[in-house]
Amino acid sequence: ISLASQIGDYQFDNLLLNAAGVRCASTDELDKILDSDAGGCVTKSATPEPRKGNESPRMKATSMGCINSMGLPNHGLDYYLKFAETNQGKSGKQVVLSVAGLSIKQNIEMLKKIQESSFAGLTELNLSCPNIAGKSQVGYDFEAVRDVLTSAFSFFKKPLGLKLPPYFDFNQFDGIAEVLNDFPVTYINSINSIGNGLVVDPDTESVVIKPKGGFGGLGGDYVKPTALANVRALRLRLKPEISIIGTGGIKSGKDVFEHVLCGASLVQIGTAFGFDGTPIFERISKELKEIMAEKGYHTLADFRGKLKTID
Ligand SMILES: CC(C)(C)CCc1c(C(=O)O)[nH]c(=O)[nH]c1=O
Repeated sequence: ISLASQIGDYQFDNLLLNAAGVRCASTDELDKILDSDAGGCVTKSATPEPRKGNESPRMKATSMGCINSMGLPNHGLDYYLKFAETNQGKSGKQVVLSVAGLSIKQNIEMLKKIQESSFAGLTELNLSCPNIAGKSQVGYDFEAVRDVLTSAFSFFKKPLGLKLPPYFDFNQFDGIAEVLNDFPVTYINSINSIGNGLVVDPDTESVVIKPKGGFGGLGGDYVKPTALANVRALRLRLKPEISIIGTGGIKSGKDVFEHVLCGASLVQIGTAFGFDGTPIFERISKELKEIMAEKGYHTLADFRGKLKTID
């Protein structure tokens, strides 16, 4: 039974990756992921310069997942670019370089630097980045997405993936797919956290994180149905050349199986990886293989995208 999968020219011996942002801000953390059963690692989304991020408490775990408003704490693009150039492709592991500028201009600046670098792996552009003041994040402003991709693909010739926020309306699924199908995007990664949730502690009668009055992105059990819906809706709408990475609510082999059924080629694990650490990759690989064996599947292609509907 094989958990291998391919995105563009990149072979992953195992479809499991960490999600950007969780236990992946330092080279020590990234090395640990590469030394685990994961098929590769994803770096914390980088900004051009290092950032401290928001004040703590900025992440809170709950019985159903977690809420965060980290504010992009990271060591800056050069730090991750150096790691990625050094480690990409070593012992068959892929390093995905995640970038999240605080403006469209910063995103273009970082993609230019990556284009000129010796990095030969996958770049993941985080579209949850802020837009011009007063407008929604880029991922929710389809004309802004079109503008970013038009200027990016005018010079960026390396494979580019896009981390998308969750969509909740069929017009949004149609709208983003219409834009993406016009560009040579290597993959899309759905979903990022569900934005601006609010967790309240009734004992203290208070919010649980400090930034943004307690509002933050949700991950974990809270988001799995939305994640599966986005993977499925985009699989049905995007041209086959665009692969899909499924992210959101994965904590077992069963959850991975569901994401692949909906069309995912790879999956990323965030919240649950934050709870369990790198042993999760071995556990989930084993659980998924057991499910595949039970059902008589040998490869992920045997069931990828084959979700049934009720006639
Ligand atoms: C929300 C942004 C700060 C604009 C991007 C970084 C990010 C963060 C973060 O660093 O706060 N948290 C998430 O759950 N997803 C993200 O994409």
